[in-house]
This record gives sequence, C-alpha cells and structure tokens, in this order.
Amino acid sequence: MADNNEETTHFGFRTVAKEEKAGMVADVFHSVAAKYDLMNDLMSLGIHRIWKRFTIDCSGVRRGQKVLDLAGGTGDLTAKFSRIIGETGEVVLADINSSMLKMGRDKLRNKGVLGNVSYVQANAEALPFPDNTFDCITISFGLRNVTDKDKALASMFRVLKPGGRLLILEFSRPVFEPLSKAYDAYSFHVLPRIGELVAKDAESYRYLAESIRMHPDQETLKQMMTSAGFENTSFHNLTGGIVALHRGFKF
Ligand SMILES: C[S@@+](CC[C@H](N)C(=O)[O-])C[C@H]1O[C@@H](n2cnc3c(N)ncnc32)[C@H](O)[C@@H]1O
Repeated sequence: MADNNEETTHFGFRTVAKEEKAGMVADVFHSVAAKYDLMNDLMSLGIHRIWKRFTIDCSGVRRGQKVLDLAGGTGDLTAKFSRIIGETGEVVLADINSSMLKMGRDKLRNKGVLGNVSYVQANAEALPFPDNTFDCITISFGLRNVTDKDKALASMFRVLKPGGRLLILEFSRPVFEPLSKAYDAYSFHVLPRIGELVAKDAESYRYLAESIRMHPDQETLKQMMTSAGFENTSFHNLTGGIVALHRGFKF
C-alpha cells in the first residue's frame, strides 16, 4: 500500500517512522516465537495447514531444485519442500528474526529434516544472495510485516532464476460482505483474547489483526508484483479471500 509520506509507514493502524517499524515487528515475533505454532493452529482452527499445502501444490517445485522460504519462521513450508527436492536440492529458510529462526531450526531438526536445509538471517528488502539463484521463492504470512514491500519484491525478483516463480501466501480481503463482518468481529475481539490467554500477549495479536487490514488487497498486490517485473501474475482466493495466494514468474 502506498504511504502518503515517504518518511512514515504503518505498524498496524498506527503511523510510525519507517526506521521504527522493523524494530516493532521484531518485538512482536520475539514475543510470540515460542507459542507461534500453537497459536497458528488455534487461531485458524488448523486451516493454515490447508493454505500451506495448496501453496506447495501450486509451487511446481521438483527434485533437485533450489527454494527460498522467505520469512520462513518456524519452517512449515521448508519441511515440505525438503521432502520434495531430495538430496540434490536445497531449501534456504530465511527470516529476519533470530527467535523465529531458532524455533524453526530446532523444530525441523527434531523432525529429522536435515541435510538439504540451511538457515539464513536476512531482511527480505536486501536479500544476501547472488542474482538468479532460486527456482522458487515463497513468502508465507511474511510480506505484511515488511516495511518496504516494493523493495522486497524487487529483491526477490533479482535472486530468482529466469523461469523461476514467486508465491506469496498472505491475508487478503474477504470477498463476501457477511463473511467480512464476522471476520472483523473475530479478529478484533476474539484473537487478542486468545493471544492474551495462550501467549500472554494481546498486543501482538491486535497488531496481527490491524496489519491484515492495512495490507494491500488482491488486485493491488498483483499490480505491485507486475511493477517489480513479475509476469503472468495471478491470485487465487482461499477461504473466501481471507487469504490469497499470489503467483508470478520471472522470464
Ligand atoms: C507470521 S510469521 C510467518 C512464518 C511462516 N512463514 C509461516 O507461514 O508460518 C512472519 C515472519 O516474517 C518474518 N519477517 C518479518 N519481517 C521480515 C523481513 N523484513 N524480512 C524477513 N523476514 C521478516 C518474521 O520474523 C516472522 O518470522
């Protein structure tokens, strides 16, 4: 979403200085890291697993390929890609937040996901990889938290190989008005309560609800991908547009 002022951006519904946002997002994820997986299952009633499965199915990733799971957090997509690409492929789980990366690495190692996975602490806006490195990049529930989304999309475009694809799984705009109302009530009243009870942190879950509302809608995000150079861009609404999967190619 374009900001009116180049010096400011959104942190949920608040307008903050651009240089403040990354630190505020970092505080949220340091705080929720330990309970992140449990909260995902509780908040979405397990439906996030279906959204992620659909993302993998649309990725077209094959044996031997190189995948970047950006803002990969606790590594749900990384674990699935690791099985698909086999010994000759590689998945890089990159995340800006050390607490989330640690949770992800510990979880995947405990599950025996080893050998073809590496972990990198990196900001999506300035990816530390050479041009044309990856066959596929996924960013799942991550882009919403990035300060400069256009810069991040440009960085992803740069590190994708020609023929490679980007998949963005993110909360979006519900397409039916009645669903939208129920969803608002759930997000602003129920979510922070669950956050308070389970993660002892209502504020972070209030940010979650607010950041979803401030995120670009389906068409705007598709346009942003096109502006960054992606071609054949499309999106698929999931659960009535509560979530959308965007896909674009670098040719
Ligand atoms: C809601 S979690 C999503 C984790 C995982 N991808 C999933 O779908 O379960 C968002 C993640 O984005 C990461 N993140 C936020 N800003 C980022 C940035 N600028 N660059 C890279 N990762 C970022 C956070 O640290 C956090 O781990």
